[in-house]
Amino acid sequence: MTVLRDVDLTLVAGQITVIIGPSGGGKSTLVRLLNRLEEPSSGEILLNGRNIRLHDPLQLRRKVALVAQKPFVFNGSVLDNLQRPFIFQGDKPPAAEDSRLLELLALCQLSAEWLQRDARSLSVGQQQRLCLARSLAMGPEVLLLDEPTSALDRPTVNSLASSLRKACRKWQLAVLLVTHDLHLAKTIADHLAYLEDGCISEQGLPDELFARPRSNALQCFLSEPSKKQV
Ligand SMILES: Nc1ncnc2c1ncn2[C@@H]1O[C@H](COP(=O)(O)OP(=O)(O)OP(=O)(O)O)[C@@H](O)[C@H]1O
Repeated sequence: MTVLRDVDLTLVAGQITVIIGPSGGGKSTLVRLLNRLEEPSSGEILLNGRNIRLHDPLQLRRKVALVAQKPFVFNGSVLDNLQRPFIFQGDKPPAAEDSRLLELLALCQLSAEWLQRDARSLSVGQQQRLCLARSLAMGPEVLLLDEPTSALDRPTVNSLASSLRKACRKWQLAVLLVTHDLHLAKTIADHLAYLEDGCISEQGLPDELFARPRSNALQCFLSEPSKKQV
């Protein structure tokens, strides 16, 4: 079964690319292809000009980090969770006072007072920000986010979005965000792409796509009342 075809997309360092589109269109499959959780049957995916097939999947996933829809936290404290990427990379884990750790906490709006708390006792929104901080601790070049805000209320979405924007600019990350939240898409995207039925049929500046969708399909998608209002 062909899920994606004719997909031509470039992620740029320091920019957030957002993918929107109907359910079943292939958004998650596209994300999974980018860090080799799936393999393409044809076509090429390049990281800095080099085919990702030439990268070991585990090494690749340090450079291309994924934050999934459902936050996944490891057993143990918030600090344990944040130390994991360092241990995984063979580095000395940072202590609670380490400036790298404190910077990550501040960026992801996590309180340093929570470091000794059981990570599973955090709210979903806090766990989502912890997952973002843990992914950032890997020092990725590309950050993939597959509907990370679907379970969150508007203030929490706004705070995650602000963390994401700061991290993207500060560390020159190439970010790919999949969302059904059109308000988020419009406010956070530097580049917006509409993926339907396995094809990216329209892409460009968010204001242009929202103001002048070329196809009826995108026009209908943007105006559907069930979507979060812009
Ligand atoms: N492991 C799989 N095996 C077979 N078909 C799959 C598999 N994963 C996804 N598909 C199919 O690929 C298509 C795209 O699915 P995908 O999950 O990528 O869509 P999506 O745009 O992310 O949807 P949603 O917005 O509902 O999460 C669907 O038709 C789905 O049934």
